[in-house]
Amino acid sequence: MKPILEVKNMTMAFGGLRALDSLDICIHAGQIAALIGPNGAGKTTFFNCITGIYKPTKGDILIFPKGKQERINGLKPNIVTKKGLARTFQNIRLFESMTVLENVMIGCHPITKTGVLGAIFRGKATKAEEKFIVEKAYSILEKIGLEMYVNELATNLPYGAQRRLEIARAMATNPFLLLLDEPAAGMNPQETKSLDDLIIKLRDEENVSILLIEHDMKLVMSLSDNIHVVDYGKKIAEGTPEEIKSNPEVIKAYLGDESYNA
Ligand SMILES: Nc1ncnc2c1ncn2[C@@H]1O[C@H](COP(=O)(O)OP(=O)(O)OP(=O)(O)O)[C@@H](O)[C@H]1O
Repeated sequence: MKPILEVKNMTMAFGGLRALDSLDICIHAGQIAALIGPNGAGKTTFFNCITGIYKPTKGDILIFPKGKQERINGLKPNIVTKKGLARTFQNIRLFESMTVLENVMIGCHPITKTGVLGAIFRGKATKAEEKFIVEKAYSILEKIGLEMYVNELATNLPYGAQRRLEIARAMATNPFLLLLDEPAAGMNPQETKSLDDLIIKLRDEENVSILLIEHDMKLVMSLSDNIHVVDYGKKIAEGTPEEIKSNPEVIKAYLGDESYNA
């Protein structure tokens, strides 16, 4: 299996608190992987470090575009996105007063070429690019099953559809790795089931690998090829759902508490 993201020995300290402590995590091409652990274990901090929001105190973040290793520590979030890592957030962050289509078109921004002058003078190249972006955004909405909302304001969408729209916007950046921070949070069982189907479809049809942070253990166990478990910023286990479910240390630190609902 080929690695697409390799994080080595990563530490993130906030003053005296080590939110991440010498963490090693490797994601392989075509994998659906999960990062789980109790509240405050460091999961979102991990996403913030690899997407350039935080600069890790220590460690290496490596990606492998076209098989060649590249270190992405310290790059700005927009550059990390351009390099193929896209994410969604724990709390929905949509442009509420824009339409569904516009939200996805904005996601296309990192892959556009025409600049400010192009936008002012609206030459041939700009118009062609605009057409391309509208078509691309629409086709993503179709794949994600949101095309019926295309001209609706994002704020008017049902909750589950808003969460899917965030995924659509992330997909507009052509990622090789999609990072989903609690995508099922607040969803009803029907919305969670269709999220499960969507994640598998994206992996199988869109050539994207997935890393998700999630507290819904039923979803995690049914979706994941590989699970990484963190506690107090340290990795305490890694393995298949079956291995993780029966790991005594994981049961003690996390699965034993009431949030476990698999
Ligand atoms: N910017 C920050 N400054 C100081 N401390 C922070 C900062 N961001 C996170 N922390 C701390 O780092 C630790 C890890 O937080 P993080 O949000 O990464 O946990 P988490 O595993 O994502 O939790 P949850 O499951 O509740 O979302 C917590 O103790 C948190 O308070």
